[in-house]
Amino acid sequence: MTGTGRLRAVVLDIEGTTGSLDHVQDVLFPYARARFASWLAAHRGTAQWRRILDAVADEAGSVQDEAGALALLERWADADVKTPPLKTLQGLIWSSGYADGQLQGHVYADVPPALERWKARGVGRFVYSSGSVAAQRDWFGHTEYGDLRPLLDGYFDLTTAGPKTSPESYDTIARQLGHAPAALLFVSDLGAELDAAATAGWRTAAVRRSDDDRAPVPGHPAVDSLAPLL
Ligand SMILES: CSCCC(=O)C(=O)COP(=O)(O)O
Ligand SMILES: [Mg+2]
Repeated sequence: MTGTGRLRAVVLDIEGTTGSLDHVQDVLFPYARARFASWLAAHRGTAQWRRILDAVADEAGSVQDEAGALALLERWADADVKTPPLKTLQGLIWSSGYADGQLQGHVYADVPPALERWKARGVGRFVYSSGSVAAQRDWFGHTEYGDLRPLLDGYFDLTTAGPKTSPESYDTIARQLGHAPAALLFVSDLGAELDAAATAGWRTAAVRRSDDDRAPVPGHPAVDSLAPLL
């Protein structure tokens, strides 16, 4: 972590940072992908269904019927495109899985104590993920350590902050939090996200978990858990 002066808030990524990359890729994503068609059919004509089709049309630049929307959503899922309609639909599908106990949010063991420590020190605790805010809340609400939402102050996603690789998204979050960028720490596993945060003047920490064999992220202070932070 670089920077001096009082740290006001920590903003955490999910996949590859607070939770396992493999769990998101091998459990969550396939769970949703297998249910796109049945979800659209079961919700046909509802306000939620309309919002998904409208969001797909916005993203695609052309009106889509349900079959066209389904094809695009499946294509985006297969390419792991971080696009709002896909993220919204995944979150809606996961919510049933959490509710009936089929899904659990994977959180590394060092996360709850880090959140407790920062809370005790008066440091704000926020999440910024490509997953929808609803999906983030479900993830942290259903972990093996219990409901961690009381330890979190707020959530940002693609629709509320913008793309994670754009410096402007970090400007938006800093404005919403009411703190100078240099008083904020972004923690993520992806270099492009950390570069964007650093360009916006934030402190950064690059996470590479011991069960994650991707190359380390260059150019940012490196940690393998949240324990060394603060
Ligand atoms: C529980 S949120 C699911 C995470 C997700 O959908 C995703 O695309 C991962 O993005 P992140 O920004 O958390 O790396
Ligand atoms: Mg990530």
